[in-house]
Amino acid sequence: MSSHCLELCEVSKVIGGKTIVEPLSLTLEAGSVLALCGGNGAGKSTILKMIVGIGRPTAGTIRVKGLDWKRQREAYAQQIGFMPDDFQFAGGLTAWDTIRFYADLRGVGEQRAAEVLAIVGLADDRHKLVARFSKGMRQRLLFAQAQLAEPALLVLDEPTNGLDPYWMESLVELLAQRKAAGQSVIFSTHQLDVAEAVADQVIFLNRGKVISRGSVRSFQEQHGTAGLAAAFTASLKGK
Ligand SMILES: Nc1ncnc2c1ncn2[C@@H]1O[C@H](COP(=O)(O)OP(=O)(O)OP(=O)(O)O)[C@@H](O)[C@H]1O
Repeated sequence: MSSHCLELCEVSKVIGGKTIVEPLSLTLEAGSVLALCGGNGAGKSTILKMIVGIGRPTAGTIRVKGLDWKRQREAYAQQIGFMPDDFQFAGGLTAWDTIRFYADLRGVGEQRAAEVLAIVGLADDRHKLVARFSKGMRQRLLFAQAQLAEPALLVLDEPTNGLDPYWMESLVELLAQRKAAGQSVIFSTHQLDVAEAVADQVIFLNRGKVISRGSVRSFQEQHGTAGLAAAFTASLKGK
């Protein structure tokens, strides 16, 4: 069995004759964090959806903890906590009913459900209808459900979208804790400061193609205090 938590080998996606993701290979070890960065339409969400099994690759293979989605679907899914972008919860449920629903799906008890709500600062809002939640509160609830079963791999699509500065900072801290606990994280973001604060490795994408990749440290060594923003701009200019 592979020692990698996540392994993509020459994974590509073509829709309607258009290449959305060019062949991409990557590995992610336990306790490491990878950020996918790039502009609108770069292919970040498409890659994350293929990893969680929502969209299938046109070619290539994906393994999570050595498991193959096609042959070991249930075991594969159990390894992953997913935070989709722009997800709509059922608005007629309270935060507590919502998190318990997801806890049941994951075979997790009420104690853990309460714990994850507290971690994302929603314990006092648990009896509020999710329909009355702000965008940032819904994001925090989404992050909470992704963590319920303490999966080996967290797949987060734009996790800081809509978060206020306090919760943005808190999410960075929470991700650092997850990493220290040995979970692996792959996330997409437009916010290069967040990627810089939390990721070990970064992949820059443009129109489905990797234009640059490397460790955050190596980008910082190359570009100094301008860090990832300078690296991204240089990559787009092909330098
Ligand atoms: N079902 C689909 N059918 C056709 N094209 C699609 C489909 N899903 C995505 N695309 C196209 O694939 C490309 C990549 O989209 P994707 O959502 O992966 O980008 P992204 O990097 O996540 O963008 P953003 O930062 O705006 O969220 C875009 O050009 C998009 O229009």
